[in-house]
Amino acid sequence: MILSIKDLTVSHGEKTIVDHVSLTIDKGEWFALVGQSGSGKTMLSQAIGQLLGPNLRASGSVNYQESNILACSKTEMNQLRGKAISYIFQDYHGSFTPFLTIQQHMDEYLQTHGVKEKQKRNSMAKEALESVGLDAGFVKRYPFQLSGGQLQRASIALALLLEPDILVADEATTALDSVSAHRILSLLQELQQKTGCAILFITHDWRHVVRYSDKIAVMKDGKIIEVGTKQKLIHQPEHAYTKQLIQAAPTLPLRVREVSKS
Ligand SMILES: Nc1ncnc2c1ncn2[C@@H]1O[C@H](COP(=O)(O)OP(=O)(O)OP(=O)(O)O)[C@@H](O)[C@H]1O
Repeated sequence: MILSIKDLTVSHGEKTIVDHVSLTIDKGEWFALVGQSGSGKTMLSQAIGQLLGPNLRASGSVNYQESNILACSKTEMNQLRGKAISYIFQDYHGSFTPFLTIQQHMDEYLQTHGVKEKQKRNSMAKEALESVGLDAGFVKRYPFQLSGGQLQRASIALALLLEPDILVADEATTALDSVSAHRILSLLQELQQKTGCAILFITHDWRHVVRYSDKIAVMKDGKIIEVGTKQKLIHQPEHAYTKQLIQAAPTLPLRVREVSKS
């Protein structure tokens, strides 16, 4: 097990957004989190890396290597981000500052994690770009000089630069066309197999859930209502809401949707 979440609750004033969630994610696992819009998936994933805004409060524990991430200081968090846990978002533009080159973005990350020699940082940045199928020369470019798909690849290179144990991909391909989305997810799968990282994968697209995930958790109104292996959850869902979600997924083959009716 790489991450153990216990009784995680996120609230906004009196409102409970994530409600006593407990989950475990295993090393190298592709863990899909599904549920309708507003059910709390993003808030749950952001609480894990202490990314919640100041108006939100998180309680419970998120255990990673014997320590509770929720109790970590800012300095400790800076050391964990990128190395223990990394994020890629639907809005990948947000991962970049417009006036910094790709190299400068990677430098900042590498320096925070103690890579002192400039030459080493340069070669790591180039390798990272090549690993996502981009030309190493792109390190000199500014974010606006890359296309949407190229920038999303660069954001993956940045997120995987330090080979994190957990990668959170929150609707990471929603903004891309279906061919580009498939390419990005196949790339993630390839990099996952190479680095052994676990992926917490948030999506509305059941095609991607079926194709890539090992385990699935279903979230509703801030609670996890069902967790299981892909096989179990898709072919023998127990909860009525899970069955509804599967039946309502137009991208799934009819035979899969039919099974969930029984
Ligand atoms: N910064 C915030 N402050 C207060 N409430 C918030 C904040 N961000 C989100 N919420 C609320 O928290 C609830 C859960 O939102 P969240 O973004 O986690 O849902 P989600 O399941 O990821 O939805 P989607 O699939 O549409 O991305 C929603 O009711 C939302 O309005």
